[in-house]
Amino acid sequence: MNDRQVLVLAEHADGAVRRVTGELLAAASRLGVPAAVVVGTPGTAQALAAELGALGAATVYAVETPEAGATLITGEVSALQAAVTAAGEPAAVLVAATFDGREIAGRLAVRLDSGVLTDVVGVALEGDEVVTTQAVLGGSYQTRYRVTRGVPVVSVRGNAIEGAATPVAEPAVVPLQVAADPTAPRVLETVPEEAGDRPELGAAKVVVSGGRGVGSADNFHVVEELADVLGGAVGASRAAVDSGYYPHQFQVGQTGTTVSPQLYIALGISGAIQHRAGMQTSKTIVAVNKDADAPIYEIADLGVVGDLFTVAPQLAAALKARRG
Ligand SMILES: Cc1cc2nc3c(=O)[nH]c(=O)nc-3n(C[C@H](O)[C@H](O)[C@H](O)COP(=O)(O)OP(=O)(O)OC[C@H]3O[C@@H](n4cnc5c(N)ncnc54)[C@H](O)[C@@H]3O)c2cc1C
Repeated sequence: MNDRQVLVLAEHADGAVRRVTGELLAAASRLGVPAAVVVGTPGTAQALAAELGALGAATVYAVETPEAGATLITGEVSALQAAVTAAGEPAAVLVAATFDGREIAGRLAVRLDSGVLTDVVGVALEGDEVVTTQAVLGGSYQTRYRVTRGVPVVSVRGNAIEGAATPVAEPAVVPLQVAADPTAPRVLETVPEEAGDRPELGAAKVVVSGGRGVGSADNFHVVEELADVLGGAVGASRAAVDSGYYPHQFQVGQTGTTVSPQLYIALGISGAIQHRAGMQTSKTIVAVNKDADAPIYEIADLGVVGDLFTVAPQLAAALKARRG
């Protein structure tokens, strides 16, 4: 077991730690001693310390300023850079493979002159080296990588890491001073997208996605209803997004969000390689398509050849009936 620290950028919102942070701390525990890095306004790290300890963080680095949130991305990059210095030589830095996380990972690796490993689905320690597993070329291959230089900066796909780190009763909270970067672009106003009651797409355990086969924005309620019965998130193919059926932030795939839920249901999606790239590591894939030769069936665990407007409502009704 490596006794070096492994830094995890803690994602938090509304006073609570996001689930993906627990997954990152679990991954960190396989590589060394987990340490969380919290970026926020004064008091944030102390308020989250017990929760982060329960998820396995032995140390909580606190980078706090009343200005937190006034810059996008660069605050987190500077915070992680300071934590790397404070930790001595950490075994790795882990961030979530979200839109933000990927950007942070890339920028941090440049600042540290380190290698970056993106969209990782597994981590292991081999000797003293961090080795990651990635699903590449649309998920057709699983490959293993290590960096050849510096502290590995790793972005980890949500839902990819199972298990949990050993809880720590009272993690040490270590404040870090990070000078504000006067050149960083400043945010004038932040307008969060309406999230609604559904789980966040990148972290959801169940995702129900609709493609061009859904046919219109009005028809997308069929996808939403099935997602709601399953307590899942709604996704969309790029063709559905480009056709204006569903907003862009719900696009799954190479140029959208990468998802790895327990269950992925594809309704009216052909299964192009760029779509697969964002969902192929889902644990169970169910496809509904009226074309029996659609490529999505090559990766589906269960395929239903039929009209989604018949199958999806029937499935939703059956699930509701089963729950009484
Ligand atoms: C650089 C690049 C990046 C890209 N990035 C992405 C990305 O991030 N995500 C992404 O999704 N795509 C991406 N694409 C686009 C991708 O190549 C495909 O064009 C897209 O995924 C197709 O979407 P689709 O399956 O919904 O549509 P189509 O390929 O048109 O498939 C629609 C499917 O619906 C079925 N169908 C029609 N009616 C019904 C019905 N009533 N019931 C059941 N089935 C029905 C049809 O049989 C068909 O298989 C990218 C492409 C490029 C070049």
